[in-house]
Amino acid sequence: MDDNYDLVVIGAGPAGEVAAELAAVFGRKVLIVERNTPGGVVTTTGGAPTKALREAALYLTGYRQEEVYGVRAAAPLEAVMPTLGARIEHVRDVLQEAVAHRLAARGIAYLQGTARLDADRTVHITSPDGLAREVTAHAVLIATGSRPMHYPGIPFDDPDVYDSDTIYSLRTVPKHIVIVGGGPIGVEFATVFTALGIPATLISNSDRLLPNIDGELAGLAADEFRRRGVQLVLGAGANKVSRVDGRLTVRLSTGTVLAGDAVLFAAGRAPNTEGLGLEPAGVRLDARGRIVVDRYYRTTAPGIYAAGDVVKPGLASNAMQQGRAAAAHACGLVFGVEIDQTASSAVYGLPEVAGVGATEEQIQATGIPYAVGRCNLAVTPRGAIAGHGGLLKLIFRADDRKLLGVHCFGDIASEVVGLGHVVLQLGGRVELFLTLALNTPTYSYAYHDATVDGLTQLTKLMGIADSRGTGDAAQ
Ligand SMILES: Cc1cc2nc3c(=O)[nH]c(=O)nc-3n(C[C@H](O)[C@H](O)[C@H](O)COP(=O)(O)OP(=O)(O)OC[C@H]3O[C@@H](n4cnc5c(N)ncnc54)[C@H](O)[C@@H]3O)c2cc1C
Ligand SMILES: NC(=O)c1ccc[n+]([C@@H]2O[C@H](COP(=O)([O-])OP(=O)(O)OC[C@H]3O[C@@H](n4cnc5c(N)ncnc54)[C@H](O)[C@@H]3O)[C@@H](O)[C@H]2O)c1
Repeated sequence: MDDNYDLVVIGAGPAGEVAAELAAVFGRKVLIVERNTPGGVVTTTGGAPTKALREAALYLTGYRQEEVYGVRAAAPLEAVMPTLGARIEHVRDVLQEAVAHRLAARGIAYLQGTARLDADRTVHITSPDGLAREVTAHAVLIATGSRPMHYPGIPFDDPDVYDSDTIYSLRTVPKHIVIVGGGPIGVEFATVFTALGIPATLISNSDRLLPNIDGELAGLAADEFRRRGVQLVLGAGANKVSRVDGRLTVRLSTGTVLAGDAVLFAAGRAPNTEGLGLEPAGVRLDARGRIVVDRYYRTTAPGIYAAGDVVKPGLASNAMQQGRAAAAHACGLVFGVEIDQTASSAVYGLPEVAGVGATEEQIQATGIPYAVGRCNLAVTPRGAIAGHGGLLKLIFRADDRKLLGVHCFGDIASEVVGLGHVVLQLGGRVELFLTLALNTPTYSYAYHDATVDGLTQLTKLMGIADSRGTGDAAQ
């Protein structure tokens, strides 16, 4: 292997993989260094294993079948657990092999090892067997991701205190699990444990679940999770976890003490910057320990870029956009620098909550006149067939009906918002949905009904009483 590259990428997660791919597609000589397995957190402990667990739990326990069909074909939990584990392993293997295959197919050199920077963009790599080597590069991308945040007072060395990395090694089926953190990780695990029949208490120091999601949907989600058996404790921080008489206790800021057999701490993530030699290399961190970058994902050191969770822990989708933008700039490509600025996210609770664009609270804060169209998914043909409800909410500007935000709560909300995402990106108006002959029965058909409702709300907002425009204000 020649030791000089156009681009050396540290970390083969979503940000690193797509950056390497883009550079290779444009003929650049690329090396990717990964200390663990190709695919990053998405394949090890993140999106894919959590959603594989969720999918398998739904299938094997027949969760929510009873309310629709009156029967629930469920296997006992002890029998289900090994199958869940095997399924997660299988999904991991498939995805890690797929990433390794894509990298190899594009001619990207791959080295397993831990990388560290030196001055003049030299990268030191220590392989698992202790061998060291050095490579140089025209540009280096740091895409080392993040890890669960650990706090003082939380004994992560206790075998029954878990974070989102270690939860897969759960020793026994707990009689009751306490989950700290009302963000996506806490919500996803709390609803999956509940589906598995394991009582779960979810604690958040915020007054609402999922602070980044539209407030109306977050409220609906909280109500639904409670109805399905998740114990929610909001507005209370977990300060201390201890073992008392063999059981774990969680002390809350309100003074309440909760007991459980297992605790999952899911209260944010910290960027992986340690041991990278960032300071001597001239790469500056902010007060929260995240790498400082400009709009091209350049760090403060010439020729060194950073992208993904190491810049700000977030979503795989955003990490990939940033990785591409960084690689495009590093390779001198004039396109591809622009990244999707439309905030989009999905939380795979049971059911899912997803949104793209502005939330209603964000729009209210701007003072822009707006209208909202809603559709109850339960009365759409697809919802009636499934026996499941939910909400599609379209928010648009009153003056020109330009779409501002799309939010959904329901079975496949993460997929449903995709259509709205495209219209938002194109700057479309809400009535565009009426021009589409959307398939039915689909949940997406709800865009029609939500649009009609939204236009009806708009006429009320404008004081137009009926279709002839003879509203009170006009008289
Ligand atoms: C439980 C959970 C569920 C999630 N679910 C979703 C979801 O449903 N949808 C979504 O969009 N996002 C989800 N995320 C977030 C998503 O996983 C991250 O945003 C994404 O993985 C970030 O990608 P990345 O490439 O920046 O970093 P990572 O995926 O963390 O990859 C970084 C890689 O760098 C390697 N590395 C670190 N240091 C070094 C070093 N010194 N030398 C060599 N290699 C190194 C690591 O081993 C790792 O493989 C979830 C996260 C978690 C924890
Ligand atoms: N479906 C998805 O896209 C998905 C799924 C899982 C994780 N992720 C990503 O992974 C990252 C980490 O997720 P997360 O849920 O751990 O973090 P988060 O920062 O999104 O949420 C953590 C929550 O925990 C609360 N909290 C913090 N400390 C607490 C304490 N001591 N007691 C009680 N509550 C406390 C916070 O108020 C916050 O609401 C995020 O960037 C997230 O976007 C995404």
